[in-house]
Amino acid sequence: MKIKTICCLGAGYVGGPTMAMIAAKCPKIQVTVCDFIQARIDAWNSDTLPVYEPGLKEVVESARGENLHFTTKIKPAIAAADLIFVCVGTPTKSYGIGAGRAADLRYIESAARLIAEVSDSDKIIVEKSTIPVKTASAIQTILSANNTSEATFQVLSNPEFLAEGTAVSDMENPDRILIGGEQTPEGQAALESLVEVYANWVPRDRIITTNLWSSELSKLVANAFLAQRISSINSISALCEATGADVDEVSRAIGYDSRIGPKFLKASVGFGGSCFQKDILNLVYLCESFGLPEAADYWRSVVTMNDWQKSRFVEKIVRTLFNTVSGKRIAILGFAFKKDTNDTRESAAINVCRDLIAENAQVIIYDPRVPLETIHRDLLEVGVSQNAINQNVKVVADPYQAAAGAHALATLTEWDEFRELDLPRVYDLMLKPAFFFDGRAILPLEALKKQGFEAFAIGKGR
Ligand SMILES: NC(=O)c1ccc[n+]([C@@H]2O[C@H](COP(=O)([O-])OP(=O)(O)OC[C@H]3O[C@@H](n4cnc5c(N)ncnc54)[C@H](O)[C@@H]3O)[C@@H](O)[C@H]2O)c1
Ligand SMILES: O=c1ccn([C@@H]2O[C@H](COP(=O)(O)OP(=O)(O)O[C@H]3O[C@H](CO)[C@@H](O)[C@H](O)[C@H]3O)[C@@H](O)[C@H]2O)c(=O)[nH]1
Repeated sequence: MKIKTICCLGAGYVGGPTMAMIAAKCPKIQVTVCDFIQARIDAWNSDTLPVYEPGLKEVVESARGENLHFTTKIKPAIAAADLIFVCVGTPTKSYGIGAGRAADLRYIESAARLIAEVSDSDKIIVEKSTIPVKTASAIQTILSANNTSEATFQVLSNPEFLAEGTAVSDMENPDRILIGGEQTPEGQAALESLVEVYANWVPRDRIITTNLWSSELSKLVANAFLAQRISSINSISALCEATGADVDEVSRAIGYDSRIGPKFLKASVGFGGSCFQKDILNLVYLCESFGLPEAADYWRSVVTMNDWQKSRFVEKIVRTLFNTVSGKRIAILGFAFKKDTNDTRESAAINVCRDLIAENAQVIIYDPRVPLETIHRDLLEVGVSQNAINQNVKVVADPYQAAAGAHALATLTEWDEFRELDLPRVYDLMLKPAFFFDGRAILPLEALKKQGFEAFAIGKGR
């Protein structure tokens, strides 16, 4: 089937940017992105997009109103489409069987039911959401059981590998596009239709095709391997602090080994983001479900190490500040889970602030992209009371306001602007001794010390 009309269910961090890129690269295909959240759709249709990504606005504006549309009118968009991307959320289940580990597939299921209800022509359904292996079979069952027309459905798996903050360049020049399909003539024809869409801008040798289950599983495994590297280097950061080694030097030394490679070896206060923890826990649950407890334990330890990295950072602050931060002002630089995004989901900053507030510290937070409402919402969600937020949390408009009168300062996101801080000014603004905790190891430790700070950086021995 030659694809002429695409519909996408879900206008979030994945649906919006990926569909904008497809529309920009395939001017002959009409792309409609749907969501039932009116405010989100309105934002995609406005000058202030709901997702901040470098270069995204230009891509959206190049196609919006031509062959890229954002709407809450979901049913007509499904009915008109040849191919439907499912880009809905798949959060960790918070209730019932598998709570805290398994993926909550309710949005996937309701999307499948809606597609079956509305469709009266043949459709290719593409799982772009991250899902447990074998989900395609559940979608196929729901579609067949609820099909009231002669329409046929082919389900493909096409996981998304973009990273936030670099989404546009990742989509424009992907390491690979992965597409899994059924090993039948119809399945392979559907797969070829989607290959042709991507081939508009991605070289064919970077479009990998597999069976459905390999594609679904590969997404979870890719994230598990990436997160495992961070937990591995973070475990070594603790050893570096204890021994006098420097974790950046260790990363550089081991990264020169072509079998290890240099990427994803930056020690930090802990990985965040909506994907890593969720997807590893999903893998853990799959291992448990298939009777593989040793494999489950192995992958769970990646999350355990990450939790420890966050809590030992807070402990370091409290111990260094003479065992109490009660009533002390701690400047927090960065709240997003990484630089160049306004996303805070699972950000290490949330846990660090929660734990400091539990010690009765005053946290003065600055992030260039994260607004006050998001910070308050995130802290409420992890159990900080409204009363504590009113009394212990302040959100300010620049790093110097955060530093003014602070006992300590902690960098939690690696925003470029923090590398260019006016250190003498920061030092003058703070109470003395001025404690500096570099949770991202972004500033030269020696320069901080020379300036007069009592400085600590993740993974740097004294
Ligand atoms: N965020 C990332 O960087 C990233 C990268 C790769 C993969 N993923 C995966 O992609 C999926 C989506 O992630 P996200 O970050 O875009 O989530 P998100 O929460 O930002 O967006 C999901 C959207 O889907 C909408 N939705 C739910 N059911 C719908 C329906 N039936 N019809 C229309 N809209 C519906 C929701 O209202 C929401 O706006 C997840 O499975 C995630 O694991 C995310
Ligand atoms: O060396 C590193 C690299 C990353 N991080 C942290 O790890 C987290 C995740 O970073 P990153 O992977 O760059 O961003 P995500 O947007 O979460 O992207 C991951 O998760 C997506 C959702 O599944 C996948 O599509 C991407 O391929 C995968 O990189 C962030 O908190 C980073 O600060 C480190 O601490 N050290």
